[in-house]
Amino acid sequence: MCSFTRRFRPLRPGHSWLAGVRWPSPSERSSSGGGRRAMAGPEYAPPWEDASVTVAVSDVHVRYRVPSSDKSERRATPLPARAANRLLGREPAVIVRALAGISLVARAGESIGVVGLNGSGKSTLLRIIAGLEKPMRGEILASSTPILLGVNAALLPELSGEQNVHLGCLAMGMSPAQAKRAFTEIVDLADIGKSIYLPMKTYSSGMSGRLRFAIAMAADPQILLIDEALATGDAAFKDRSGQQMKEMRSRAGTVFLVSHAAKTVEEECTRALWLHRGRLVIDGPAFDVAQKYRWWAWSLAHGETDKAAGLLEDAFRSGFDTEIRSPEPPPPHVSPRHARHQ
Ligand SMILES: Nc1ncnc2c1ncn2[C@@H]1O[C@H](COP(=O)(O)OP(=O)(O)OP(=O)(O)O)[C@@H](O)[C@H]1O
Repeated sequence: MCSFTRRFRPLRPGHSWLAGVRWPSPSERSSSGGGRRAMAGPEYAPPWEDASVTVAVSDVHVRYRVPSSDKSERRATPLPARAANRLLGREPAVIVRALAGISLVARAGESIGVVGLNGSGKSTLLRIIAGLEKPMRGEILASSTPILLGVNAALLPELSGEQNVHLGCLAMGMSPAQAKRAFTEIVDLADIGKSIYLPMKTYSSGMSGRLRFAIAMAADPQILLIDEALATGDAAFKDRSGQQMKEMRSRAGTVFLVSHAAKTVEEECTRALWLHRGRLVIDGPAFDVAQKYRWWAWSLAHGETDKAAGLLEDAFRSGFDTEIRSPEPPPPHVSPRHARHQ
């Protein structure tokens, strides 16, 4: 049984959370007339109890209130709301639904690609899994602290790569002695030569991506979230980082990889999620999802909007909802009446 921590509330000790992961049975699949989400092939038909689950995202919704200068939006706002905005000195705003009811379960040894158009919610999903943002509704559970490796990971541009390696290691929870020991390994993986001693603001985006990746790998995270960071590396680095990810997976880690390149997802991942306007279109084997996504994106880019709409609808229909239930805690033990001594 694996021990889970609830991201925002500690899980009750001894609570068998894994029994709460529910997938549709084959009969439900055939009778449901087509839902969406998981393309449950044989490898995605998990048992009810599965100690390999590392992340569970349950019906997560994220909305942002964003100031808007759009006059038509302003006119569409009801009068009382407009008056309240004026009174409170608030800018007129629109609500952006970044994630609209996402549920998924990730397992040890999986490398999960996340594809979708700009603004579809990919980065928001990773930030939510990393615990950097709290969802408006829904819940995220993780078996250990996920490490988010993003293009904007908090390294300090004024400091040298060497100093950032030290700070990054400490930030990931290593002791100063562990950080010192990890240094050589990080420098070897990043392979940026003497530039490690120069300020990071002088690095190319590829060099800084390599260093970020190497720092994150040094923590040997069980759950690694990568947001486009590999896109900036050259071919040699992509090979090496791909190898590192494979090794991590073989040590039973879970990788989430956001990428615009369906080909990268196909090559690097075992499974993929396709997001569209904050919704999960499909979740399944990387090759299948990447193919569907690529065909849809190609149709869209070539102005074949009707065909693209049909492909999107088909993709939505071809999966099934993942439902995650946290079981109720067992009732407090009460001795049955008849067992009491008179
Ligand atoms: N901090 C924020 N404040 C307001 N709106 C936000 C914020 N972060 C994201 N959004 C909005 O949420 C939606 C999803 O954004 P997100 O960055 O997750 O998309 P994405 O799929 O990662 O996009 P891209 O491929 O361009 O990186 C977008 O409409 C975006 O404008």
